[in-house]
Amino acid sequence: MPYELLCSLQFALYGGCWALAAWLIPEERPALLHWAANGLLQTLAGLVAMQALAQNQLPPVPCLMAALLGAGLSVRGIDCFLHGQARFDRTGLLLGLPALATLAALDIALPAGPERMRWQGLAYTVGMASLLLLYGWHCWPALRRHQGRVVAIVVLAPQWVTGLAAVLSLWPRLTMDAEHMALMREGSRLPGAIASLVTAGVFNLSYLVLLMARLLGRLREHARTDHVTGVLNRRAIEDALQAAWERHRRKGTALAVVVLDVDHFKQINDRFGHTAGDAVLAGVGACLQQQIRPYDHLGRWGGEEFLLVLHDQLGDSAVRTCERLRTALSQATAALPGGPVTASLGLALAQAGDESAMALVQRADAAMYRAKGAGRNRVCSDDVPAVLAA
Ligand SMILES: Nc1nc2c(ncn2[C@@H]2O[C@H](COP(=O)(O)OP(=O)(O)OP(=O)(O)O)[C@@H](O)[C@H]2O)c(=O)[nH]1
Repeated sequence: MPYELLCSLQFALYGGCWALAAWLIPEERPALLHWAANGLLQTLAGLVAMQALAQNQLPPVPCLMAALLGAGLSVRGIDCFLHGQARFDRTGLLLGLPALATLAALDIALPAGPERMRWQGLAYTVGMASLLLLYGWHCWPALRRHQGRVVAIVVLAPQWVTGLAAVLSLWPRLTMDAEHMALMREGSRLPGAIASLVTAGVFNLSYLVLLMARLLGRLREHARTDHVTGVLNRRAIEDALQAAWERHRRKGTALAVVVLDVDHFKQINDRFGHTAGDAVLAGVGACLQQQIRPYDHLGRWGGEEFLLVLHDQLGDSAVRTCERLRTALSQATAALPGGPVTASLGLALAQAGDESAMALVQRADAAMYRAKGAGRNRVCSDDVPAVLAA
């Protein structure tokens, strides 16, 4: 079997898999379709190249153009992946179009023969190298920001290595004599075919890593998020609490826990319906999330009850935070059904006698019930009664 046929089959397989993935994962369709299109173009280019090489000819210009276009689409797929849509992207055009135009111009300007092959081969290699190196470099900052340094390196390293190899192949191509260029025997095509098989495999596997990293991240996010309020769910806030507790025990840092319960929530459900109740809970979650610092944690403890884990907060600053949350909540929910919504808050500060994180939560819960008993819409705490009284 000619080597080029093997390469084409491999590209067809990748293209088909990406097309199937585009159908199965609509959220990532723009990127996946780009990678599928690359597979298709490379397959066609490979098949045409195979025919030309069988007649001791170099691949014709449309074939080189298809391969270049495919490489451009493949990198542009990363851009779509990062931005969630296909957007106008000047960089790819600026890098790809000159190479395509040069290939076409050489076809017209030079007579068929070894010199034309040489210069077209050079234009193709320069185009491919710049697409892989510069376009890849263009994607680096966003890729690193979205997926982290390791995934960015895994995805872009194969492109840079291939681009660099293309640059290094420029000199031998420039100096190769006509006789050598015309010698396209089966044996001399094996290294090229192996390089193509390996690079295509590495490229496509690196895209698969990218896709898996995103899908896994999304799954992890779903597993940690309460879908009604958008804040951490019970399991995730328990984990955050435990981690904060261990840090407190190890380093002796201050730790405050707040149990916040929405007042008369049943009445909102009864008057406006369960869906409106859900919207109010979502509004409460969003408001609280906005009020806390990025390294504090907020989760839904159950029903209309939320738990907050506040790091490094001593008595008076924790009380100030609770008061700020209480005030912000009634302001932010003024326009919601049954608004303004108020809440009762129980605050507990980690102390030497506490045996576990749950003991802390129990004290905060008890304080919250005292706030309910005292008329609701207030903050209570056994740990800072003097500050609260003031
Ligand atoms: N819409 C909605 N309601 C919920 C959800 N989870 C719990 N609830 C409702 O929350 C209400 C809680 O009512 P209660 O425990 O009596 O508390 P309350 O009416 O807020 O009264 P106080 O806490 O004493 O101020 C119940 O009607 C639950 O059905 C939810 O996810 N969505």
